[in-house]
Formats: sequence, structure tokens, C-alpha cells
Amino acid sequence: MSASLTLTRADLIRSANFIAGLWSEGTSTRLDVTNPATGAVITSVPDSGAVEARAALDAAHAAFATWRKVPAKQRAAIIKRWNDLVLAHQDDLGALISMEQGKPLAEGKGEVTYAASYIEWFGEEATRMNGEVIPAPVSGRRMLALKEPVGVVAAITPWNFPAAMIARKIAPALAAGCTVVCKPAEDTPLTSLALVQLAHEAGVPAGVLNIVTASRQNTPAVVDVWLDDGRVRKITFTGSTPVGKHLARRSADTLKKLSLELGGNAPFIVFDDADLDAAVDGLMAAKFRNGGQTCVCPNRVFVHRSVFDAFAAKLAGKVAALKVGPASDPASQIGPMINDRAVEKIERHVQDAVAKGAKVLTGGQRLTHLGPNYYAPTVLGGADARMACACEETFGPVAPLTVFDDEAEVIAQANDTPFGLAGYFYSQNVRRIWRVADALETGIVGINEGALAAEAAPFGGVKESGYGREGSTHGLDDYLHTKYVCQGQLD
Ligand SMILES: NC(=O)c1ccc[n+]([C@@H]2O[C@H](COP(=O)([O-])OP(=O)(O)OC[C@H]3O[C@@H](n4cnc5c(N)ncnc54)[C@H](O)[C@@H]3O)[C@@H](O)[C@H]2O)c1
Ligand SMILES: O=C[C@H](O)CS(=O)(=O)O
Repeated sequence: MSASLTLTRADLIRSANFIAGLWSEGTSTRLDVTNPATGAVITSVPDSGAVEARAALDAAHAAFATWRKVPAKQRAAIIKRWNDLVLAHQDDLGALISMEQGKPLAEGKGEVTYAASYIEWFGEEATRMNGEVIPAPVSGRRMLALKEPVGVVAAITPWNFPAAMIARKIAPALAAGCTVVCKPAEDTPLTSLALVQLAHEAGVPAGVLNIVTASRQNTPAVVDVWLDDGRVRKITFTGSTPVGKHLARRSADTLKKLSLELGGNAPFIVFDDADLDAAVDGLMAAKFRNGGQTCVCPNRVFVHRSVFDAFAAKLAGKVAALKVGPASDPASQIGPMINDRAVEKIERHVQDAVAKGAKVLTGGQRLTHLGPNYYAPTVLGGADARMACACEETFGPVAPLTVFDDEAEVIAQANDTPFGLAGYFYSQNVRRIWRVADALETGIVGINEGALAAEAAPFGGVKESGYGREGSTHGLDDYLHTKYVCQGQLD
């Protein structure tokens, strides 16, 4: 039995830019959007350039003066309506996510719920952007700290969570009173376009939210307009560290605020006192979600020597049982990778590890009978720090297992990376738990837990995984300025 990937509301599949409240085809050149499971073209969208980028920025700048003055409660009501519409269209949006990104349909629908949780959260936070009245240190003065929106925000998003990543940028921006220009990933623009359509239907005024699509080749032409223009006061980016560094360098001339949610290289440590079944389940949840294509996926798995064989056997058994297939098959648990470049990187990592002595415990090959973008869920034994899979983010369904002997050694190995997004470990020793949680150089730590994503949590990294936090009460800070106001002559 196949699962339907057709949408009830076919009009949610948009093939244009949304600028100043209007859908516009814009440039004559087009970008095909394909289904990674089949290679079939779903539709095409504008392959935009500087002209469209500037039109979007002009609209966002013009709308800011009005939108920032809309009372927070009214902004909150619009955001809540947006949330209600997103949830009302969960099936359509889930199908669209799975169609253009490839994840199993259950994960696609789950991502819609996850994206909506951020919209709901910041619709509520909009009414709690309180400033402060400060007790004046001298008489005759009234001192305040006011919260104000930073202005026009440029949001650039990745392909792996095409709904959640854009929702956790647009929602706080709108809540804060900012206006937005957005450029979604070239592989997965359709979900973003559909979310913008629903935001429009929820009552987001013209010019407040603008979206421009472009190919990888034309993306710099679009984003350079926003980087060079002082009217853009903030860049919020989720994607790879090299691109994040590029954006940071290019934002310096106009000193834009930056939120950078970048790459990771998460360690996953199984201590000798771990609950092994829980650790296996936690690794399955963290590693194989979205086929391993998430920034917080464990990229290196360290297992204490005393429990290695038992853990490896349990894990390999569960990984071998994972069903691989297209989202149109409701039984699929692992979908295709996003494109051929992704599969080539995964294959390179596995081949490099084996060449350096690792052993394939399960998987280890492409699944070409399913299609060009499928790779078997894989467990490697005997992995070590020399291997590419230990130094680079594999971004695929590969779990390389490394043996360790003592706590200090494994913490040093875990931290021996320029990245610091997420880290996980399993132990039932309470003193060890806090020692290791304190010692890991990451922005996110999972203790006996592999599923960490939540709108109430401050999500972000340290070191070369970026800075800024998304979600939680902290997620609004990056879209606000604090203005100090002092009134004298009160006596
Ligand atoms: N920290 C997080 O929350 C998080 C979330 C998802 C993905 N990621 C990271 O993103 C990477 C995979 O996603 P990806 O392949 O989409 O990343 P990517 O950096 O290649 O692309 C991300 C976005 O940046 C755009 N982009 C690419 N080159 C650009 C340039 N020169 N100027 C401006 N924009 C440019 C892309 O078009 C896309 O919209 C991985 O490293 C993953 O860890 C991080
Ligand atoms: O891939 C990156 C996402 O931010 C992971 S999560 O959905 O926030 O856990």
C-alpha cells in the first residue's frame, strides 16, 4: 500500500516569489525542484537574482515602520492564526516536506508539528517582551530599558528541516516586530513557500514577510544584496560552517546582528555503567532521524571497552532491521539522501574508514535497486580519530563505533573537534553525569536522552558550530535591541 503524497490544497504548491504581498514569477530563469526518491520534477520556482532580492528588501524595509508599531497582542494573534493554519494543513505540509526532502511521511508530518511548536511559542512570547524600569542611582531621574525590534531580518535556511528551520526564524522575527526577507534552500523551497502562503492567509501584512528562491549558483547574487545593504540589520542563518563564516565576514561592513546555527560533529558516549538498551534506543533516535541528516546527529560513537561487544551487537541488529524506502511507502523508516553529493560524501566516509581498518558490522553500501540517492543504514566497528567520519560531519545514516577505556580519555577525544553543537552520553553514575556534562564543549548536552529538539529549549552551538540561540525565552533576544532611556528633571 502506498502513501499518498498528493495535497488536498494543490494551491499550496507555489512556484513564485512572494514580495510585497504578491506572488510574482520574477526572473525568466527557473529552478527545478525534484523528489529525491524518484528524481521526478515536482515543479519549478524562480531562479532569482539581485533584482528580486532588492525588491524583497525594499518591501520589508517599507513595511517595518508600520509593523513595529502594531501592538504585540495583535502580532501575537496573527502568529497564532498562522500556527492554527499550519496545523490544519499538517497532512499537506507533511506530504510536501517528504516530497521535496525525502524523509518518511511520518517524519514529514512530525516536522510540521515541530515547526508549529515554534510558531505557537513565539506567538506567546510576543506578549512578554517586557522591558525594565531601573531604580535610578541618583534622584530626579527615571531610567528604563526598552525592548525594540532590530529591523529587517534576512533568513537563510537549509534543506534538512524545510519547515522547522524557517519557522524558528520567522516566528520570533514577526513576534519581535521585525520584517523578513528569506531565501530557502534550493533543494527544498516548496515547504517554505507554502508556509509563507499560510502566513499571508493568517493576516501577515504585505511586505512584512518576503521570500525569494534561487539556485545554489544564484544564491550569492541574492544574499549579497542583503549583505551589502545597511537596511538589513540581522542575518539569521542555519547551514554549514563554511557558509556561516562567509556570512559573518560579509556582515562586518554593516555590523549586522548574526545568529549562526552551523555544522556539528556530535560525540555519543556509552559508559560502562550505562543502561545499554536505553543507550541503543537513544542512539537510534538521535542518529537515524531524517536518515542521519541533522546537525545534532551523533557523528562519533564512543563505547567503553567492557560493554563494546554487547552494545555493538544490539545496535547492529536494530540498524539492520531499519526499513529503507521512499516516503510513498508508509513502512519506510529511512528515506533517500537529499542528493547525489550527499550520497557521495557518505560513501567516501565509509570507504575511507574501511581503508583505515574499520569493519562494517551492517550496511556499508548504496542501495541502487531503490534509486541513486539511497544508502544503507550502517554501523562501523573499530573506528578511530584518523578517519574522515571522525573529523567531518557525515550527514548520513552511518554510526562509527570507537572503543575507549577511561573517562578523561574519552572527554578529550569528544572535545577534539572545532565543532560544538550537541553531545550525548549514557551513564547512571550521578557524579559522573555532572562531571561529563560540565566537561563537554557543546551548546547542547543529552544525558541518557537522544531526542532533544523542543521549542522551549535554547538551541545552538559553541566554537565553530556558531552562536545565538533559537527557541526558548532566549530565542527572541536575537531579534531585539535594548534601549536605555533616562529622563531627568523629575524633582
Ligand atoms: N545548527 C543547526 O541548527 C543546523 C540545522 C540544519 C543544518 N545545519 C548544517 O547545515 C549543513 C547542511 O545543510 P546545507 O547543505 O543546506 O548547508 P549549506 O550551508 O550548504 O546551505 C544552507 C543555506 O545557505 C545557502 N548558501 C549556500 N551558499 C551560500 C552563500 N555563498 N551565500 C549565502 N547563502 C549560501 C544555501 O542556498 C542554503 O539556503 C550541515 O553542516 C548541517 O550541520 C545546521
Ligand atoms: O538539523 C538541525 C536541526 O536544528 C536539528 S533539530 O530538529 O533542531 O533537532
